[in-house]
Amino acid sequence: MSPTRVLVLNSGSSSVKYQLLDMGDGSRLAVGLVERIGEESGRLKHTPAGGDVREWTGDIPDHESALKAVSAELAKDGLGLDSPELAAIGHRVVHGGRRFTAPTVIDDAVLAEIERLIPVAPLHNPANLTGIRTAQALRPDLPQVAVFDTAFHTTMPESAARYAIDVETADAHRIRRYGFHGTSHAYVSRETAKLLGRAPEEVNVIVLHLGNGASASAVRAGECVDTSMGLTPLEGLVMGTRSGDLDPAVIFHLMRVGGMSADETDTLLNKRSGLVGLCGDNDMREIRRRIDEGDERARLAFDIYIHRLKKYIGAYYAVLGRVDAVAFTAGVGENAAPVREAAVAGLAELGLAVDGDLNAVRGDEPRLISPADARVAVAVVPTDEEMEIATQTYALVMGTKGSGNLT
Ligand SMILES: Nc1ncnc2c1ncn2[C@@H]1O[C@H](COP(=O)(O)OP(=O)(O)O)[C@@H](O)[C@H]1O
Ligand SMILES: CC(=O)OP(=O)(O)O
Ligand SMILES: [Mg+2]
Repeated sequence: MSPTRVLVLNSGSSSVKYQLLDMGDGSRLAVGLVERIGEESGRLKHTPAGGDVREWTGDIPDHESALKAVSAELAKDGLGLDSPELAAIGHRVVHGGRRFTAPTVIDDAVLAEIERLIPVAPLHNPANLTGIRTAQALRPDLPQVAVFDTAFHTTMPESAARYAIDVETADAHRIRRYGFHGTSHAYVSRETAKLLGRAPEEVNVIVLHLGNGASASAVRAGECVDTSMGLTPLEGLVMGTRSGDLDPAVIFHLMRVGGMSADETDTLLNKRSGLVGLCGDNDMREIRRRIDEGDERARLAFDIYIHRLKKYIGAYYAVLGRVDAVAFTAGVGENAAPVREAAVAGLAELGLAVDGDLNAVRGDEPRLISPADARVAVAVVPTDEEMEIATQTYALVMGTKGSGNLT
């Protein structure tokens, strides 16, 4: 029998999320997270199916050592990377530019292209590359598949994808809006249709992926028609550490008047802005706790976050013309009821409302939180980027889906 297991690696700037899945029956054999890579003390949390959670803290200087630690943890349960039951390793790759519109088996040319895109995904693509190279070194015989955050957004029309700048300059530097979190937007929009009991082709959905990075998308009949992130994952919503939208002249001002270099400005906007820049915290749990204690800075940070979110809901309502559902997902979207409530507050004229009791319910299943008679469904739809990456990876290596390889 051919192997059916897929290891999924989601390497972020300072973390690696991973899952080992059996695509034969869709079961999860192990899930885990390595955090604080490169910081003073790293942390690994590993949960084998049906077993106890194992946690340790220690020195994890880089992504290579993180992956080796993951491999050692899996081996303790007899699920090591040397297992003949492993069919492939699926990697989340954040920036795929315009060339990658589908999952792709990784070869040297694909690696070179991911590397070429580092300047437009400086927080993400380097970590993704290290993940791939380390996995290749551990299992050179296995197919390694890249699943791109940008792929789902390649259907955006030119009117949404182009910036209004000189066309020749834009084309010379491949400047356009690519969009990110596409695996999540694709999965969540499909799951939302399922929740409504309809086919994806029949529904228009606004997906709000609110994690540490955050983005919104407008999905018409299963296809992305607009999304809030752009050339890089910096545009759009207010995020944990990123500013999202601002007047581009802020950057010239910081450089000319503030004496900052391009790199310093980049770091300011990507790492010291958003919620952390506004109030010192990027975790929504902590911000809510501070608000409950009467903290004004936390309150203002929350209000700015919500104001931007509401603007995007309105914008994508207009883009779609008819909206069947608004779906909240990712860490904040799935867990922070006050964010969901505030984001749609005052939008009853648009048919949008949340029911307080339904909104307070916690759980892992997709669920409606709008009143029964609402014109537009508001839903919490947990994302599952890892399952989606595993599904696409397995389909590709089993030959049931064409590769989006370089053309
Ligand atoms: N119970 C909760 N209540 C409010 N916010 C939460 C909760 N759990 C997680 N979060 C938020 O989710 C964020 C992480 O979301 P996640 O989707 O895991 O992000 P990423 O994939 O970008 O690391 C945290 O920074 C925190 O703000
Ligand atoms: C693209 C992006 O912002 O990803 P993340 O939310 O994992 O940082
Ligand atoms: Mg995420």
